[in-house]
Amino acid sequence: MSEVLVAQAVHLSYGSSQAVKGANIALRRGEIAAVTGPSGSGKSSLLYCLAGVLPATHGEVRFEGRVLDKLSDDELSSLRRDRFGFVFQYGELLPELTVEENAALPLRLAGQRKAAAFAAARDVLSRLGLEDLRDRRPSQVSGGQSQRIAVARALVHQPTVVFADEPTGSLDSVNAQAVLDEFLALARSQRTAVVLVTHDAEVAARADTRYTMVDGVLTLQGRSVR
Ligand SMILES: Nc1ncnc2c1ncn2[C@@H]1O[C@H](COP(=O)(O)OP(=O)(O)OP(=O)(O)O)[C@@H](O)[C@H]1O
Repeated sequence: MSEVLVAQAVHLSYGSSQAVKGANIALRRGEIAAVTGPSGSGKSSLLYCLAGVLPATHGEVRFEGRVLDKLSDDELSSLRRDRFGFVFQYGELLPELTVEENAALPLRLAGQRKAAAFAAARDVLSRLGLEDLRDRRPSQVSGGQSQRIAVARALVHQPTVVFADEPTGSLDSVNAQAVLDEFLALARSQRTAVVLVTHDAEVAARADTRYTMVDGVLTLQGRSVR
């Protein structure tokens, strides 16, 4: 399998405080990688570097061979919009848009016509069992449904990598398990790689590759053969 995202000796400092200390990752196409670790250990900071949201203080992140920090702002924005997807702990849906409009957003931002973008959004919503909700606003759906809509939005444009920061952290354990299963099954079916930050060892156990982060230091714990 080819590597799509490679981090080499990535450090991230906030002033004099070092949040990430020399992280190495090689993420292959379609691979699900989990990063677990205590609060404040640097997991989100690592995710921001991998996704090109924050530049590494030292070291480099390459996506399909291109060093993120060498891209122009426009190139980086296009890459994040077209090739990456994001899921956060609290969905972060846009309240004024319908469920369908939220799910279609990455395609609309990439310039796709309304009919095609909405058709793709409906397809991914229906794969997550949400087709009946498509005309509702985010305030009219449950927490679990909100996270599924966020998953739909992260995957609708078939990105190469989805970055997920505690994507089920706001849900009760039964809901969290169901949403995670659906998210990972959909990602696997379209060969989207996932970097999954989580506190939860059970969540991490579903990944192909497991890393731990302690005090800014990332360590590979294990790989499952699938
Ligand atoms: N913008 C910032 N400015 C200064 N320090 C920061 C900033 N963001 C995070 N930190 C610090 O960097 C360290 C790592 O934080 P980070 O959010 O990456 O950890 P985390 O493992 O994701 O934590 P949690 O699981 O609680 O979300 C912490 O000590 C945190 O206080």
